[in-house]
Amino acid sequence: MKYISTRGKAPACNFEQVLLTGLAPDGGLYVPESLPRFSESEIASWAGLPYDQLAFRVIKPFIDGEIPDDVLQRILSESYQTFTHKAVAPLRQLDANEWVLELYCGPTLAFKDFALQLLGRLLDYVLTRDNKKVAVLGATSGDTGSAALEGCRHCENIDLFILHPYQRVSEVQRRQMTTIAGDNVHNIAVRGNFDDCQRIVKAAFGDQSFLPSDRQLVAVNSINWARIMAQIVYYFYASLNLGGPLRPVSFSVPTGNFGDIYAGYLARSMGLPVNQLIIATNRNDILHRLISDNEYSLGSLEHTLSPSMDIMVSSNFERYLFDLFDRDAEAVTEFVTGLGHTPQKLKPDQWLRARELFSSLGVDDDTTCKVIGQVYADTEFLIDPHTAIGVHAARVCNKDSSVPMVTLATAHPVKFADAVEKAGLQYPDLPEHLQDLLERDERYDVLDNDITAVTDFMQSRL
Ligand SMILES: Cc1ncc(COP(=O)(O)O)c(C=O)c1O
Ligand SMILES: N[C@@H](CCOP(=O)(O)O)C(=O)O
Repeated sequence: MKYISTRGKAPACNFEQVLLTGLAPDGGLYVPESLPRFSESEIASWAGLPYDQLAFRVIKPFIDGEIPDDVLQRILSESYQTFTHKAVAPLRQLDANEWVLELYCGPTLAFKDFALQLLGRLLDYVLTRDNKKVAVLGATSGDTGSAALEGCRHCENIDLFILHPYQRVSEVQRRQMTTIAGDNVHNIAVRGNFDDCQRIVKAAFGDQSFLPSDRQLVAVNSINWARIMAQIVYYFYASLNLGGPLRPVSFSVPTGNFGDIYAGYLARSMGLPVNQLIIATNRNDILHRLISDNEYSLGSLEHTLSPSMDIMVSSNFERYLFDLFDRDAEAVTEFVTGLGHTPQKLKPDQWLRARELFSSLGVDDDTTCKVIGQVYADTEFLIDPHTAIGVHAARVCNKDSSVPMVTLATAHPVKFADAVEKAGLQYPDLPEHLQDLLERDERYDVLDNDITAVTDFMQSRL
């Protein structure tokens, strides 16, 4: 399997090369040159498989023999053993044909654990085998950071640098990162927002001259292909548990960096019958504005009750545009780089194709809290604000109530006290392994919103 850049000016890579990087050298994102496709009968034969074994079948073609099958199987089994629910990704029914897929049973209580438990182990395997050291650099709006630290911190060959926007993540999210001990763990609060953190990360990938000569940067954000690859699996899992592939399923996906819904788009492209894919955003609704009005323009990034989705520049949208523009890398580059200066528009046929595939909705904080309250009143099930946005969008955008509608429940409500309390509900207890989280010592540095401040800091710690 070869991976190529969406900007068309970087050499093609194999799996291990994309695993050990982030952005391509031309600033683009890596995508498979061609996608594996599974037949209906092959997908049907996977019904009833445990999560890790299903993951093996979905992921194997992307790794293409570069990691021996028995090693991959062991790594997958260990990755999903860390989850507290035996089903790994249990489905919960909200109404007649309405479901949520609980993706927060991993160690850090958000869907990021699905990919980062795996990514950490894959990196550990490759780096130990090759006796190589790397610096992991990631930006987080709250959840990727702790999942990356939890997934990678045991690897002696990795130094971890995680940027979060200062005072813009919830207290539980911040403490999940800043209370992790270890000389290889470096938390940086940037005086800016998530887009600033992500911009700094991308700039650092573009010029790695600040690193010691024996080091390279590796991404833990969804710009790293391995993140997306792991997230494809739970679309197959949900579908197989709801009668797929013999009947289609629809998904509503709380969306920020467009990684999760892009994984759903790929599952569909690989042969999974998916009816609707709904982009559910908060007030930072650039993607909703594009789908509904063909207006792709930056606004000011707002702080909302769903802070993990306070994102304006959605990295992975570029991967989808690459397909939408029939893999015309120049057109992608022009569209994506143009966004910084002027609003962009899709051509009418492109916009139509995007709207045929995606529905969308932007949801404000008041509605988010109302939905948390409503779902709790109807089912005694407490959902987090990101999931609430997904549930609301699922209800508003559903085009066919005979098709099962699954909202991805992307995080545990215990991470978001503000939203739970504003919804008028009792804040749940922290799970056992985080019981003393609020008493643990924190360790982080606050830096200016400036690339050099961050790269100088990294240089001083490596
Ligand atoms: C809880 C939660 N929900 C939804 C999202 C959005 O996912 P994506 O960035 O893949 O669109 C995020 C952040 O990525 C998140 O942390
Ligand atoms: N919501 C994320 C933001 C980063 O997204 P990623 O999927 O690209 O890592 C977070 O919580 O950190």
